[in-house]
Amino acid sequence: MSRALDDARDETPEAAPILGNVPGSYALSVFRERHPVLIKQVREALPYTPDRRRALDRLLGEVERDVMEPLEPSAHDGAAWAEWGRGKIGGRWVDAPFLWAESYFYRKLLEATGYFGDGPWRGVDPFGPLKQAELDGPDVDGELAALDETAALSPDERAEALLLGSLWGNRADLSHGATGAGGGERATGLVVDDGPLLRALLGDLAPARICLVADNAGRELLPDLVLADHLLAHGQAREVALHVKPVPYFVSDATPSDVLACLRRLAAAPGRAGEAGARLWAATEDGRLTLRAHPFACAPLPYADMPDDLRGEFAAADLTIMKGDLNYRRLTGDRMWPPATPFAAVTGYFPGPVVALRTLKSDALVGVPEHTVAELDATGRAWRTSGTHAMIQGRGGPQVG
Ligand SMILES: O=P(O)(O)OC[C@@]1(O)O[C@H](CO)[C@@H](O)[C@@H]1O
Repeated sequence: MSRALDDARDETPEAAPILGNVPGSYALSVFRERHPVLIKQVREALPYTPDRRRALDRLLGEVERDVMEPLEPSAHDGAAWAEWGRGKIGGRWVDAPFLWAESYFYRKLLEATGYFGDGPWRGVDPFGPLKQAELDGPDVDGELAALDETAALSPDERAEALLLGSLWGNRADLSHGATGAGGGERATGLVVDDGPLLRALLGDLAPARICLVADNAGRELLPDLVLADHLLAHGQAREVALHVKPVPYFVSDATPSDVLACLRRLAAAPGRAGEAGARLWAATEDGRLTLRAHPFACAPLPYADMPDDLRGEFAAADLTIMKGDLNYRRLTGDRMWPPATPFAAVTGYFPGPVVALRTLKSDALVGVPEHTVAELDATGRAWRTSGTHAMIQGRGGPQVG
């Protein structure tokens, strides 16, 4: 790590967390608009029984009154949440750090649907119908068929196309569907393009052990899997550890069942998608593609607070690729950093090279020069939150300077 970077880190005081209590802020709109709509969508997606419907109505009341009530005393993880929520539970959703309060909302939603209960709703993914409809839908057919077009590309062009497919796949986010947000055009350029760094890392470290920290299921996970196949098939990776959420979270976040559904979808597809599916199936069977679902993946905390065993897993990888907006928020602490704050200074705690592939769907932002922010602000578009803009942003480790 360079001297300049050490200095930048020393001179980088911690910024304040992003909160929902700022009038006109994106975070406030999530609590006021998105969460009530989501509860209603979940309530209608399955024939929930009267007890579950009452619980969902109670949660809607909590959201509308803006008070965070504690979990049921019987909650299996009640002690952890009581500890994480000290000084927050009982207060307003919008006054707690955005990352924390949003996580708590999804935990409470799972409680309301009976996901952790002893009854018949135990283990039933409340977002399952939405995810299934997406996976079965015509958009996925088209996106899988489009893989055949990569046959005509040069190897470098194909590698780039698959990387960009995974990056822009992050735009497909069923939670944004809750309020119809994020439908705008894609920006042509990237807000930050550390693609050359990523290519250099993949070249220098090959065949690397890669942690791919997935984000959304379905239309994002499919291109992520295709990218993983490409890295394995072309000798850039000797192993890909795919990290997903242990339980349904943030609507469309991928769980192990979602990975299996995508593998089956790929394997059943015609053409190049099916070939990738068959290779991934075999890679799973022989341990080159592994699946991880660490409990910390659903904790309301930034990666800086990760437990030692997870830190060890990232440290043992040659490279970690972090997908999506939520992982970016957790990587950078979900704070109001001055946007020009160096990414490497904010993520210096991370044990190894890390590259984020993200479309911008919240205010978290680092490593963007002030003039770029000013130019984008001048467009008058919601470029930081609408998913129209994307970034590849990373840092190497000591071995690549
Ligand atoms: O991680 P993803 O899927 O790219 O994005 C998730 C996300 O956009 O959904 C939330 C709104 O519910 C945002 O605050 C959050 O960052």
